[in-house]
Amino acid sequence: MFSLNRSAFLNNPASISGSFPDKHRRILPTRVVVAGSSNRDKSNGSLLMATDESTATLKEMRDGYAEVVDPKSGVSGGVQDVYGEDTATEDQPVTPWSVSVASGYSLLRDPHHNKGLAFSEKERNSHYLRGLLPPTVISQELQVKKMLHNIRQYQVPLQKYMAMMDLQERNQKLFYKLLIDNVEELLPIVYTPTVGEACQKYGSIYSRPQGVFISLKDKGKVLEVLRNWPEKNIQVIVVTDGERILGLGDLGCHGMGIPVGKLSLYTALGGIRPSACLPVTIDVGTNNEKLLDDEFYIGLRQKRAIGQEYAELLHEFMTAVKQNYGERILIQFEDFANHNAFDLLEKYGTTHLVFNDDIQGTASVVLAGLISAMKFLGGSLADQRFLFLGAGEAGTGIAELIALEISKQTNMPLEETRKKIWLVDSKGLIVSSRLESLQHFKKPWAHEHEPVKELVDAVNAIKPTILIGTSGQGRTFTKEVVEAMASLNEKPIIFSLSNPTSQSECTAEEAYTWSQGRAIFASGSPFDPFEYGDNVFVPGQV
Ligand SMILES: O=C([O-])CC(=O)C(=O)O
Ligand SMILES: [Mg+2]
Repeated sequence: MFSLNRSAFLNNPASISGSFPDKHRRILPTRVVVAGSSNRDKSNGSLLMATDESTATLKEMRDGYAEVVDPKSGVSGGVQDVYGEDTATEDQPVTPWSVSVASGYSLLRDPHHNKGLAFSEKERNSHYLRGLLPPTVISQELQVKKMLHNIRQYQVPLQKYMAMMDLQERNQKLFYKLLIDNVEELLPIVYTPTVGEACQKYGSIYSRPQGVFISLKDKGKVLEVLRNWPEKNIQVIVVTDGERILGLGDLGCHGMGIPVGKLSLYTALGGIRPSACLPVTIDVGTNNEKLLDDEFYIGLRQKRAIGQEYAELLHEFMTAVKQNYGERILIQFEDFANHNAFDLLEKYGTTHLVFNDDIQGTASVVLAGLISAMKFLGGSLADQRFLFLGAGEAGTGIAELIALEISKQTNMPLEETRKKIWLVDSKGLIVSSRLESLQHFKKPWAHEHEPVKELVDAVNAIKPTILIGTSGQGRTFTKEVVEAMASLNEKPIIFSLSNPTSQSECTAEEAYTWSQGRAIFASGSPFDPFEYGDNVFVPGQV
């Protein structure tokens, strides 16, 4: 089974751990055992296995990373694909090359390798599973059908969410197969809107850690904390401090649902291995009184640290991440409040591979949506007038990307293209007379105009062709506002981007009804298709 230098591993198992590039990595009491041979030793439950039926050969052991190639199919998981995740959705034998994978009972409890009833007869023999499973062997296809059937029985979305999380903890291959095959149905469960409710109730539904929690208590020890996470070859981190979870505000440590959900999308939609993804929540306290009084709250019970104390913990984290995972680690900032989001992006933008999803990720998707909408509208972005409700991360991030794109398309200077874009915040239209008191990220949008307080008045004054909601405030695109857009435009473009559904500026139904079916509508959280007159409108999710 081992084709390469097997005796070296067998004789000196510690060398496997010791050869990892990270010198500080703990030497686990790992033993190299060929499952199925008399050599088997269950004493520490931590085995490197090759199976009797495994046709894999260990082609390379470089820097401690194994590349597994199946000589029959030629399928390679590639360097570091220790769990065979690159072929996770294919029905193929388990080949658990790993530094610390157990067989038998422990294998059934390892979500990376567990296949449940889909373990074949041969696998049941070679992995010591006989008797631990009922006799029937079913296909992964049937498992998917069964899970989907079960999930559809639940009426309450949060129950569906919990069933999905439970599956992720139990059988990761099946979780991703189910999600990938049923994206439209299950994305609203593992991500917005249901993930919002999950975060609100995270303390009650919490069962097992799905990522790393770093709190003020860990100051000075962040590197050690990161090293407690079992995966070493992390490529992408999604990190939040929980202060602005979707449009729901400060959910403190309960924000963990967001990095977990976002990283499920990295795998299901982006093809990144689950083991290369690390969800992180940084807990510096919360200003949410309800949570501080909630007996089931899982975070620090204190007000949020700010200023130097906050900056120091974040800096220690950013430094430790590079130390532990190298220069090329991608860090996605997610759902930080405005005041930290812009500063962190600026501070670490040149030293780390970072982006802020709410400023930059959202902007790129919305720009794509607008470019698509131009096909219905005719003309180009430069012909449009834009009005935003909400001048935070998403609003100013999208506005800036639109201005850049128009500048690129027309060769007009950025200062000029910005003038096509107007933003309304909680105090009304952003205009030059407010310049002094504006936060720095709003200043580029303070154009010459008399003050306007209400959104509907701003619509009538600016006469936008495109209205974009990034306010985090539900039902703010009122009938009056949508009707004003519809009276100004043959095809008003209306994007209600705030999440979850409860915070959406208007519903799809409202946008279509109040514009007599003329609106080009898209939203941040999904809406069902809506029948109006003879047409069925299918709203896009941006
Ligand atoms: O990307 C998304 O789903 C939107 C998002 O980050 C948010 O609402 O905070
Ligand atoms: Mg976000």
